[in-house]
Parts: sequence; structure tokens; C-alpha cells
Amino acid sequence: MGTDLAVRKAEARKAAFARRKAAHAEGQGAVGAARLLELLEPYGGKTISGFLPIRTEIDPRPAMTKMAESSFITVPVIEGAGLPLKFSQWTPGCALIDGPFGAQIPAEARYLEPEVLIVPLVAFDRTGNRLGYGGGFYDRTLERLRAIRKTIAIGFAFSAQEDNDLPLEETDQPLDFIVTEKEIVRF
Ligand SMILES: Nc1nc2c(c(=O)[nH]1)N(C=O)[C@@H](CNc1ccc(C(=O)N[C@@H](CCC(=O)O)C(=O)O)cc1)CN2
Ligand SMILES: Nc1ncnc2c1ncn2[C@@H]1O[C@H](COP(=O)(O)OP(=O)(O)OP(=O)(O)O)[C@@H](O)[C@H]1O
Repeated sequence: MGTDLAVRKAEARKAAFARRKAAHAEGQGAVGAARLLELLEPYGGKTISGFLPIRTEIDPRPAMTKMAESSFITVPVIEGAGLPLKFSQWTPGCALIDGPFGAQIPAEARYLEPEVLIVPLVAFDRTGNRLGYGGGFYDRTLERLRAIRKTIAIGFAFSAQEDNDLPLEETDQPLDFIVTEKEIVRF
């Protein structure tokens, strides 16, 4: 990655974190989770990945809890830098331990391959591009899963995380949907 692109990504992340923090404080996350559930319901029975929120990320757990009645729900587990994520089964209230980078993971690992992924992000645009924390974890993971079978990526974020001047890269994997507390957008 060129220096210019790295600097532009760092600036876009910093600005989006500030907007995310303000949106988190407004407390509309549950509205977003209700929209997310509406989008997920037709995928009942499939293996779905969610995430356990860190810092001021929007919280998908209400939708994950409801979908756990009909589907296997998983959360991401980092295996190492430069490697795709693995996904371990999560059930409401299951025992958790601290994973790398501050995200929690299930204490007992049971790995499954999700077909539908709720993808955390720092910033997104209206054409389905996303910017993450910079590890390339979701980009590598979606590339791998999509090489095996049709895989749906649902970005879940606060509306304030939209940025229509995102710095992009060849390796970025597109989203199929973005869900916020304001809307569901399909690409
Ligand atoms: N909830 C959640 N879980 C997740 C992810 C995520 O984005 N959200 N991940 C998606 O890949 C993986 C964790 N990836 C991460 C990669 C890098 C950093 C990181 O660099 N954190 C820095 C500073 C960034 C900041 O200010 O937020 C730090 O913790 O100091 C954090 C998480 C797996 N689990
Ligand atoms: N499929 C891939 N194969 C090889 N390198 C990749 C792949 N995807 C991303 N990368 C590299 O990983 C680094 C981080 O990527 P990027 O900045 O796009 O991550 P991100 O989208 O912010 O993070 P994440 O996907 O973890 O949420 C970049 O140097 C990028 O070129």
C-alpha cells in the first residue's frame, strides 16, 4: 500500500471514529438491530456470523439472540496477522474469553463456516465499499468464503459512518447490504 493511501485511510478512520462515537451516544443502536433482524429473518436456518461489539460499535446482539433460535450464530476469531478469520459458534449467554485486539470470543471453540456475515466496519459508502480497522481480516475472509460459495456480507453501522469519499483498494471486498438505524440499502 502506498504512503498516500495509508495516510488517507488513517484520516478516514479517525474522522469516522469520531462520528461513530457521537452516534453511539445518541442511543439509536436498538433501532438498527431491529432493522438488521428484519433483513436476517429470511436467512433463518443458515450459519450466520455476528460480532461482539468493541468500543462504540453498533450492537448486533439483539438480532443475533433472536436468530439463534433458528440458526447457528458465530463470531469472528483472529488466527493471526495476514490470515483470514475463523468463526466460532456463539449462543446467547455463552462463556466468553478475551481474544486478540479487545474483541471477546467464545471460551469453547466450535468452528463453523458462515454463509451470511454481519460485518463490522469503521466507514462505508453508498455503493457498498467498506473500511475496517486496517487488518484486512474481513477482506481476506470474504475473498476465501466467496471462492467456495455464494456468501452474503451485511455491513452494520451507524448512519453517521457513511463516507462517500472512501480511499479504496483492489483487495476490498464489497458489501451486499448496509444496515443502519436509518435504512437498509441493497447493492
Ligand atoms: N467487534 C468486532 N470484532 C472483531 C472485529 C471487529 O472489527 N469488530 N474484527 C475485524 O477485523 C476482528 C478484530 N480486529 C481488529 C483489528 C485491529 C484492531 C485495532 O487495530 N485496534 C486498535 C486501534 C483502532 C481503534 O482506535 O479503534 C487498538 O485496539 O488499539 C481492532 C480489532 C475480529 N473481531
Ligand atoms: N485478500 C487479500 N490478500 C492480501 N492482502 C490483502 C487482502 N485483503 C486486504 N489485504 C491487505 O491488508 C491490508 C489491510 O487492508 P484494508 O486496509 O483494506 O483493511 P480493512 O478493510 O480496513 O480491514 P478489515 O478487512 O480487517 O476490516 C492492506 O495492506 C491490504 O492490501
